[in-house]
Amino acid sequence: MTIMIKNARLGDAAADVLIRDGRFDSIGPEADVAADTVVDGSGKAILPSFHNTHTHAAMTLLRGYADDMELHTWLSEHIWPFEAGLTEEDVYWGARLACLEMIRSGTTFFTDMYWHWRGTARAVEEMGLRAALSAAFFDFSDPGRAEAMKRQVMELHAESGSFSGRIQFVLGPHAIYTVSAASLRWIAEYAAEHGLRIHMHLSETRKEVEDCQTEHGLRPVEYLHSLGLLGRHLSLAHAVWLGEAEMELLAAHGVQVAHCPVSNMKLCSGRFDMAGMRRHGVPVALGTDGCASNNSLDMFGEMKAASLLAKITSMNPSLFPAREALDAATVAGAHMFGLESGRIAVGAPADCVLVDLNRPCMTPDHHLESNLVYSATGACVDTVICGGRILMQGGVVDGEEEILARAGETAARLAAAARSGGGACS
Ligand SMILES: CSC[C@H]1O[C@@H](n2cnc3c(O)ncnc32)[C@H](O)[C@@H]1O
Ligand SMILES: [Zn+2]
Repeated sequence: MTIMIKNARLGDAAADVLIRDGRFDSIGPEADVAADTVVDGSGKAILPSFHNTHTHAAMTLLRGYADDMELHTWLSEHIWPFEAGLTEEDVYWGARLACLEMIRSGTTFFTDMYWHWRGTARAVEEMGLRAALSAAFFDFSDPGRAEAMKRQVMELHAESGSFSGRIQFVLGPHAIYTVSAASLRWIAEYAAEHGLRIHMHLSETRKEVEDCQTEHGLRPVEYLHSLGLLGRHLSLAHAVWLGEAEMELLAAHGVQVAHCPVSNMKLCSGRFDMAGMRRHGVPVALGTDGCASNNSLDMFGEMKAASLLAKITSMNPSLFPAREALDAATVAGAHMFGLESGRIAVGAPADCVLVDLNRPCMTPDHHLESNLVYSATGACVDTVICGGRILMQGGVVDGEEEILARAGETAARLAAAARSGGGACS
């Protein structure tokens, strides 16, 4: 199976890009090779597709449901009561809506943490994306609940082998304030035994850090270290309230960070210290977080927000320039999950997008990277390819109408149920 992308802009030159069996086969000027499918790349730039390293896909169902408040009130008084009534089918439609939005804005890989793992996995399989899907773990320090969660993790892990290679099974302890020390230790051991990655929220708010110090006499990164969690296999979402010694610990253990600037600003969680992360050498990728706190899955918005936030918090306009933002949104996310994607190179998985250069926001064309980070939006994406399969061409994604209708109905029903008081989610 071959796809030839003719005459696309790659950096400053025009290139013909041949994809064979899901990987880039040749990249260069004027290749005269017959292909099963030919895509006209003229007037379009080819880039690696985005890797969104922290989201809760099915939270598209909660877009705009509860805005303008801080994290802990938002979660306990609004989000968790809504989620209490979710079924696997609801999560499936919410995740399909997320996949649709991600495809439309140029993302082909995402890291997820949510209830009803199977619903998200099914959506990813059908929509043709790649994902690292964390099996969510919450025990609220209840030993009975912890045992049930462990059984669920082992069951899902066994089942995950039956999904395609586009889905990676990951362990997802929610946070240090919702998962006990004993369970975090068990997760560290289970990950080591089975070679699994761990993805969790950490140091998102000042309250989380203060509570950790009061309860354990340690800052959150030190606490994870004491439980044996730090390592190359661990990625942390947010990591906003870190001290210098914590950043040093993360760097020393190869821990990577999923920076979610829009969610951190909207919930007023705190200011990410990009200068500190750079100084200590902590790898930083980007994530949108869920649609209830962003309220979008568009990685163009995340690149711009990350760059502006880095500049204003350090009062250094040269910090986190466009090139670094593009890398953080693509190849850094691929590295975080051991993928070879995130770059346009012979032999790499053919995960890429074509961006329409004939748009007002892409004109004039002084610096392509600058336009992509500071001016473009997901609406400029014309074509999306994942593993050599075309997921969108000319702005058309198969099944879009049905997804919008079904996800809309699902969200309305859940909101009505939440208003009249729902049940518990497991
Ligand atoms: C265990 S499923 C994931 C769980 O996380 C909740 N969530 C969404 N956004 C955040 C955030 O920024 N910090 C902490 N928890 C968050 C989501 O609603 C699910 O309940
Ligand atoms: Zn989150």
